[in-house]
Amino acid sequence: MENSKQMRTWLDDLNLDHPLVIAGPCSAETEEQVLGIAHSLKDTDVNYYRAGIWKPRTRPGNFEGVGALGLKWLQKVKAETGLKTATEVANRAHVELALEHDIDLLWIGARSTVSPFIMQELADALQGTDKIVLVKNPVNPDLALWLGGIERLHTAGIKKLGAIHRGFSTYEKTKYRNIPEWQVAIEFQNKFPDLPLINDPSHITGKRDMIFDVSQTALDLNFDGLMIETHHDPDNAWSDAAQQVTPEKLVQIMRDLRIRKESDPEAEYNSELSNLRAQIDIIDNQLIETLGKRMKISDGIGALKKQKNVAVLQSNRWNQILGAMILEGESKGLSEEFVLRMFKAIHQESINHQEKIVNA
Ligand SMILES: O=C(O)C(=O)C[C@]1(C(=O)O)C=C[C@@H](O)C=C1
Repeated sequence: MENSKQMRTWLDDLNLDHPLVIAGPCSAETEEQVLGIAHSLKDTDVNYYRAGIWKPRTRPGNFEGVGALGLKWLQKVKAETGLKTATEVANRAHVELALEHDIDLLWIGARSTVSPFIMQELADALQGTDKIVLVKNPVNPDLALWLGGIERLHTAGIKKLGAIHRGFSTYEKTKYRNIPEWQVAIEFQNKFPDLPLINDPSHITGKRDMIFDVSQTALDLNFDGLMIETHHDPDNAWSDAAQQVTPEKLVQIMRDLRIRKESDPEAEYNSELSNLRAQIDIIDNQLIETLGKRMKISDGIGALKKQKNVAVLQSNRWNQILGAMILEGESKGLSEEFVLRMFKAIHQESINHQEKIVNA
């Protein structure tokens, strides 16, 4: 699969003057709930009305969705409000039912994207459809697996494709439900700049208070749209209560978000930007030079350790460096998270250098 300008035709054809917005409840619960929320979203920036019909839950015994009945409610939404509709599909039967009920946009969830078997089954079932199909990232930060899933759909002749970034699972507890690992989304855009990319701040944050900030970051990183779970009574939602916002809150989020352009033609801006970028180029070169020098010293330590038969990993020294650098970084406005990541990478490279020397 190669990037092509045609990949974004379906999005361009919508002629939006704002990012694409997909909103609606995590789960369809009752007909009244589905229609009520839809009517509140009717005259807003929302383009597609979402509702989960089949809900993949971590553990059995929780509410697993209303099933095909909910598709009829979505059809009513379209008839009554004119909103286009969207739901998640996870197997061939879901796809057939969703297409029968004329759902406009189908998305594939993170737990399906991890399995090439499921992705192939979905691609076969969707073959030739002119509906929009969006693929959420797999639960693990594996760009190749994500793109591989999209490629299966592309090969099946599906033209209106896109991706949803919903963050990645971690064992560690963080402030996010699924850590964004923005770098993966940036790499995605580098490889496929014309494949529409939507952000899902609801699943990244897991908390409604953080949705605005994550949405703003996504727009600052040139995402094409947002998928935000919206419910009349979020606290009493049957699934994902903590991360849903009310329709009023959604409208306010859309109003407050700043949409920035990718560039500006003004000469003064461009000259100042070139000047600052030249300074960054110099510093980046210095960083590489300094890191190269550090590795040469590490090689020296490796040679010394080889002579005396001493282990490469020296945890005490390593922890001492980390502690000192976190403090130093803080005084220069660098976050602890960044300093940790950077020094862990430097340490690993240093160990790789020494491993080569001691085992030569
Ligand atoms: O101080 C050492 O013994 C080193 O080998 C250097 C170094 C480092 O790169 O800073 C590398 C490996 C050790 O685990 C600790 C520190």
